[in-house]
Amino acid sequence: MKGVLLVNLGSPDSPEPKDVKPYLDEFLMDKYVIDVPFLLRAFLVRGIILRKRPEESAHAYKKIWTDEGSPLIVLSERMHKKVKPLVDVPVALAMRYGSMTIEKGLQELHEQGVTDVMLLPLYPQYAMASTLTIEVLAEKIRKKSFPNMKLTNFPAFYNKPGFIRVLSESIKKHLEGFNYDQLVFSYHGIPERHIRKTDVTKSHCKIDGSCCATASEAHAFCYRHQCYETTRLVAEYLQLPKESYTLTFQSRLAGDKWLEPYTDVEIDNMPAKGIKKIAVVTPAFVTDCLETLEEIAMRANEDFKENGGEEFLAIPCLNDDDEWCEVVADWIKDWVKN
Ligand SMILES: C=CC1=C(C)c2cc3[nH]c(cc4nc(cc5[nH]c(cc1n2)c(C)c5CCC(=O)O)C(CCC(=O)O)=C4C)c(C)c3C=C
Ligand SMILES: [Fe+2]
Ligand SMILES: [Fe+2]
Repeated sequence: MKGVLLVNLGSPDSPEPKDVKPYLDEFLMDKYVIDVPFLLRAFLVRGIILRKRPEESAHAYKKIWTDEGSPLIVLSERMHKKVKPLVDVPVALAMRYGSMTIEKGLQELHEQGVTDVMLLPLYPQYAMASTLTIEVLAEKIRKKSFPNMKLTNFPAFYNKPGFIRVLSESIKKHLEGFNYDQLVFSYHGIPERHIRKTDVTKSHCKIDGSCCATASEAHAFCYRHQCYETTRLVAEYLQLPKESYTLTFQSRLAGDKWLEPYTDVEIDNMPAKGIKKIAVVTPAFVTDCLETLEEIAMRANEDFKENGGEEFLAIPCLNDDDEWCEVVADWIKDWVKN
């Protein structure tokens, strides 16, 4: 029997440093996230980053935490609950990090008699630090605990018509009546190095992004190309004039050079250029989380206004939007038919 495992990133069990620290340790010790040899990774993560970060992140998580828990988990669960009755096969939900493990998700499907699983990472654009790490871990668990199970990876959906339509319609709805100067498409960043590592041709991807409009098989695994494509397709759908929107990358960690331009730098500089009213959409996330609710809707908003900005609109993620759930259900139905 066929079944589906939806996988999102995960959150700590609580917004307290005692829970944030082990969560960040699991996340940042992942070799697909901090992609350096083990000893150097352990030194960087445990010797440097985890000395102060758990306190800082816990403080940020406390600002967005709800009575039901972490927004990322609660909203993913709501979406899961809505998708389930729309399809005829079992659907489970898991997280790459934290206590809702992929192992538990596969076990749940196994107990329902599922032998053929489609893995659906809830990330529109492919990245080593998001999609690949889920695929690798799920395969490792399958081999060890469910050797007779078949696993199929659902490809990144950055350009799928259903995704572009519901994302565009959601942006349109939220922008109604808001006379903005600039619409910012802010994507989660990654270190530039990751772009080179996932280039299957080993020669296509250039560090300045000049490669991204030239067709290449590298683009099936190029995060930056896929971010550009999502933006281009949404802009086309909404018929946005070229000068009315911009693409940026957020959430960088100190140290490496990450994809540019940086969201915080761009937004802080906008008021001085006469851009006083902005809307920000975050299409690398389908679920609201720390990076959208705290970093964008709170921090970027405050910084923009401190720099002379007047109006700031943070557009929510698709979350458990009915039409989005129907799109996901349609993808599942198509896979079940084939
Ligand atoms: C959109 C997909 C994501 C990619 C690609 C990604 C890469 C990436 N992230 C970090 C470091 C951190 N990310 C953090 C939070 C976080 N990241 C994503 C998604 C992607 N990350 C989400 C959905 C979230 C929110 C989680 C939540 O509970 O709401 C954090 C933790 C919080 C913090 O301290 O800021 C870190 C750290 C790296 C290093 C990286 C690529 C190399
Ligand atoms: Fe992240
Ligand atoms: Fe490219």
